[in-house]
Amino acid sequence: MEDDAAVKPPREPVRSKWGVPNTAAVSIPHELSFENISHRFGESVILQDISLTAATGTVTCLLGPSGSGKTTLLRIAAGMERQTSGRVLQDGREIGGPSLFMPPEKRGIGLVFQDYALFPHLTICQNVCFGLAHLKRADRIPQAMQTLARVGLDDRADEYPSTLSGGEQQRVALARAMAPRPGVLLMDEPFSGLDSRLRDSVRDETLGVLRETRATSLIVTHDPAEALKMGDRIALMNRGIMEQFGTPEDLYYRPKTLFAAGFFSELNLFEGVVRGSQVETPLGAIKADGMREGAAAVVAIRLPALYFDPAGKGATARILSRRFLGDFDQITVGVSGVDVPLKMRLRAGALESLGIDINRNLSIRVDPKGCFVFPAVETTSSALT
Ligand SMILES: Nc1ncnc2c1ncn2[C@@H]1O[C@H](COP(=O)(O)OP(=O)(O)OP(=O)(O)O)[C@@H](O)[C@H]1O
Repeated sequence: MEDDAAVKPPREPVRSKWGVPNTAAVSIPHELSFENISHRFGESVILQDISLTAATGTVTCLLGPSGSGKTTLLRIAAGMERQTSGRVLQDGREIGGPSLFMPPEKRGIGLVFQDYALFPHLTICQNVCFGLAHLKRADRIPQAMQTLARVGLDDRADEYPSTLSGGEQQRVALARAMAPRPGVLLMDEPFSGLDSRLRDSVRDETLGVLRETRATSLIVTHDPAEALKMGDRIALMNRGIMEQFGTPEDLYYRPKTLFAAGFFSELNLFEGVVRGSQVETPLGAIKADGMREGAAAVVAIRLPALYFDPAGKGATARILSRRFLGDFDQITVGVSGVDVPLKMRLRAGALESLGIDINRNLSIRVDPKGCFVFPAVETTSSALT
């Protein structure tokens, strides 16, 4: 045996699915705050009094339906749009407001757009070098290649964007944004151009890179499942207003408004009046703690919260239809005293395994954990879109 064969080779760096060595440099993350941000385009009010803080090194998702103002808020954070009033702060210092307005290139912010916005006439490496103009020429390529290795594309560095798949282009866009090691990363619907299977894996790997680099990240999405999966915090927007800001668990289990409850899952709705701290519904009384006696209320019941009660102690319901939806079945039931059929969600094949047929009468009950009561002043239509 040769002498040097006995010497242990250096350990390979741990590589992720993208071939990302977990050795890359880390950003110095910043806290990013919005303080009473309002914005108008002409006469239209687009954002109203938005305040939130994206804590250092965390991922915050800006979630909401189309037109709710998510992208505008992101553009304001980047300095690409100047808000009508309010301030943007980094680590407590104003970077966009009445006394100081830093241009985008001075904010130390990385940007990833929905369409990736890669330069088609530049190679992958040149695209990533584009954000490194502040470095000496000799330092640009090594840093670009290190970041490309992190997203598993260092072996494609000399190719042009058109030769890459959508998922690979997204990874180049991420590498370009990360290469200057920004303290804050802003991403606008970064996965929406990908098909659903690819989206899951690119999203997981992106989250891995964000965790590894610890950049404070703000991600715009209209997909509640994506926000629940990625966000340390979620800011739920609706028509320019922030409905709720909190952890994924806060928003899902403790929605403050009917809109928030309805954004994360379909609901069955009942109208009623608070009497003795509860609201009577055809499915029984639902607790309405903290609500004013006599107030008009809306009771919202998540689909999985309805279940069949073999003991027959619930409301009588007739099964009207069943739709197979993959992992679960959606069941509609008619309940006396309720005008519209109610929807339930059961494990796929649950009816067959219980020996239950369509058109059979059964007893259904409600799990209180999936029920919420809100003041009736909110409109129900916007909650269910
Ligand atoms: N430059 C502009 N001039 C006038 N109105 C604008 C401008 N940019 C955006 N808007 C309007 O502001 C509102 C909010 O738009 P914004 O793009 O911020 O919403 P969003 O929540 O990101 O929507 P989406 O998910 O569809 O991208 C929309 O009604 C939009 O038409």
